[in-house]
Amino acid sequence: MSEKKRGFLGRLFGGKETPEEQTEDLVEKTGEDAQAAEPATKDLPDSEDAPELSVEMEVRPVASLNEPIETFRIETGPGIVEEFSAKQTPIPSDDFVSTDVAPDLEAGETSEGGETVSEDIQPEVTPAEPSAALEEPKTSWFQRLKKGLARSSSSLTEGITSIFTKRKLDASMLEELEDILIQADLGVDTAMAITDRLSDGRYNKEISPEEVRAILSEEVEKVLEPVAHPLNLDTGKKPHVVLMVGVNGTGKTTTIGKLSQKLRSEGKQVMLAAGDTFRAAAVEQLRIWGERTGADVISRDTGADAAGLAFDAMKEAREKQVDVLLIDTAGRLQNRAELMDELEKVIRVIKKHDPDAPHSVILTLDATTGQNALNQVEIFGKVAGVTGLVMTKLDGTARGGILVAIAAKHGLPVHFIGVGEGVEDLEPFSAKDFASAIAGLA
Ligand SMILES: Nc1nc2c(ncn2[C@@H]2O[C@H](COP(=O)(O)OP(=O)(O)OP(=O)(O)O)[C@@H](O)[C@H]2O)c(=O)[nH]1
Repeated sequence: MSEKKRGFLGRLFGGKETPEEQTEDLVEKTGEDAQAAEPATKDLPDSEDAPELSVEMEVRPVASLNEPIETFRIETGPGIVEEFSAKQTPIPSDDFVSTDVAPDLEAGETSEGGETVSEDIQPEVTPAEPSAALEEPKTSWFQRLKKGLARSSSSLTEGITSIFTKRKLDASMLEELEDILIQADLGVDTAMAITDRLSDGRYNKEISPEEVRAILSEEVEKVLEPVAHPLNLDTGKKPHVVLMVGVNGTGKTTTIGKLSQKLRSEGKQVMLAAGDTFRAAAVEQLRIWGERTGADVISRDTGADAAGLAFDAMKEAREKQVDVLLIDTAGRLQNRAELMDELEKVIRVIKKHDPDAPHSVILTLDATTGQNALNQVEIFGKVAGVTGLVMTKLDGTARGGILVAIAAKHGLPVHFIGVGEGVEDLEPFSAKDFASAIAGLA
């Protein structure tokens, strides 16, 4: 066994060598770890492909008010950056606990003294006019996907090249490869399927890095193909209700904005419900996405009851016969029981209007959280009945392989993946494209 690359069993039983290796190991992070990993300041990527619409946020304490102001900047046009700010409601504990939770509502009731509180509801919507950049993307989706997955793919392909250059295949090489595949979060089963296939009839023969990458791509595609499902909207439902759930900062609001853009460009009437009533900036962020994409937005004051807002949004959307209602929710750690209870309540209240709703419950997963994403799928799946996944931030991590492990373990549909903050950086998920991109194939 080489000093640097030990096999999987070696890593399991041989202890940890470096702090870096410890974080890469197959140890589930706690929810708190996952939260800590989320930076307080969310900066724009330093990329030459600047997104058309980008949001930059920071939370600043204001000494005089002793109350944090959350500011965020949105690029509203070429070279035009506008700054918005919103006060945050003081937080009673270290986590969000709604203190203003209305009792479960009965059908026909409105949540706040019979009055529907909504903003920016337009009686009619006209199809959104996509910007020039949307009509003519600078690069194809596959090129953006490849660029986004570059970190994940280079950690794999560099490792493969270093093992398989001018050497005849032996057991130690397979062990080293298995190690690299597991470190890339592909999961033990997929790693073993790849090494098994490689070993088949090839011992003592030279095998090129290109051949290994082709096998990697084929095996990854096999795992992903069964989960690559588009988001099917039931056009018979007015509205088709999509509830967006997930851990803090995983990209729920941004994904709703990107989805709204897609649906509006198909001529659908869309309503957005700012159910993240905890974070003032999230409400403002959604309002801007609504304005930009030509979607109605229903919102409440910060700190209002999220279930009440969902109830009113359902009522409004049914009255207006909109095609799709996209409901945002506050980010919550999957191990916080009271927050998961609140999510259950939001769903119960939605069902008072339509027992089949929400018709889609989409969980956003931040690819950078690695193994913890597996746990998020499990818990949100149980509590909220997740029907599909969107994996975001595949551009910011070398751990994009986690999508393969999630597909192998949970088999939930993957509708979209996000490889950037721009509106054009979300596309329907294709198993073949993802597999080719992560294996570094052209
Ligand atoms: N690089 C990159 N950033 C993304 C992607 N999707 C979302 N983001 C960024 O991630 C940050 C958090 O996104 P939000 O949409 O606010 O996340 P959220 O889940 O609504 O957050 P909470 O309301 O706090 O739970 C923002 O800065 C987004 O621009 C992506 O695919 N790639």
